[in-house]
Amino acid sequence: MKIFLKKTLMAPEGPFDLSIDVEVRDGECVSLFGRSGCGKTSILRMIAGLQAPQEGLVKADGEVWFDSSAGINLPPQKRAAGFVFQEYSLFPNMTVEENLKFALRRGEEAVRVQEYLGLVGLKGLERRYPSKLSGGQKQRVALARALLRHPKVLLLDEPLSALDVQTRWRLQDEVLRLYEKTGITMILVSHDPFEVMKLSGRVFMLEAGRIVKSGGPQDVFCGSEWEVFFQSAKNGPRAVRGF
Ligand SMILES: Nc1ncnc2c1ncn2[C@@H]1O[C@H](COP(=O)(O)OP(=O)(O)OP(=O)(O)O)[C@@H](O)[C@H]1O
Repeated sequence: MKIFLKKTLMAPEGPFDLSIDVEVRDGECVSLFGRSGCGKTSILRMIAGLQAPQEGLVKADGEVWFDSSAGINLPPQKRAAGFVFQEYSLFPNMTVEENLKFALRRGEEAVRVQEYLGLVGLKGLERRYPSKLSGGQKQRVALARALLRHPKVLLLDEPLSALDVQTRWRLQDEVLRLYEKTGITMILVSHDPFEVMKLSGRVFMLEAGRIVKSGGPQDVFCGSEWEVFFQSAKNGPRAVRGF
């Protein structure tokens, strides 16, 4: 996947120029990591087509989603991207099953809903409304819904950050399992260095819209202000709790 984006972002302290140019390999999980306001969510939104860059090229599996030089800008529904946000974006007036069916394309079989419910461990909850689900269960539904559309890329924007630590750790394992099972390309935005280390093969560290460091988690975090977290994580969760 090719991602080249340029856009001036309007931060409260003044505008800054986001400019990134990266290649993400098929089946790779990469993370965007950086302080609040550095442009991580904007990047995901531009990939998904929810926001347009001033200049850029977004290409997935040979398909051009955005190309400023050729005047191409596919709408979000034409881009094979699955999106899971921090806040639960389920329809509150629909059951779990209805929320998933809504994601199916016309003519697709409802049986796939059961398959995906099984994939995220939610069988038996299909008739529940979102208000009767825990935060972790809601995010499982959101993940299933995103995967149902056969995305070429799964965009995860702080998907687990509203969850308690234990649920979060469990769901990180689930995401890892889904990732291994589906072989999908993932781009994760997370503030949590542990999550980044656990889930991603490559990290892009951002500052004010620019990639200042990239590589494996060890290369990126060692020697940075995040090294202490990296070392703690290597020592296991108990060491982390005591930190
Ligand atoms: N459409 C837009 N046009 C211009 N600037 C924008 C637009 N959308 C967001 N911004 C600004 O861009 C900056 C970066 O926002 P963004 O949400 O991408 O950062 P982030 O790194 O994801 O932050 P956080 O970690 O807090 O979610 C913010 O100052 C925001 O106000």
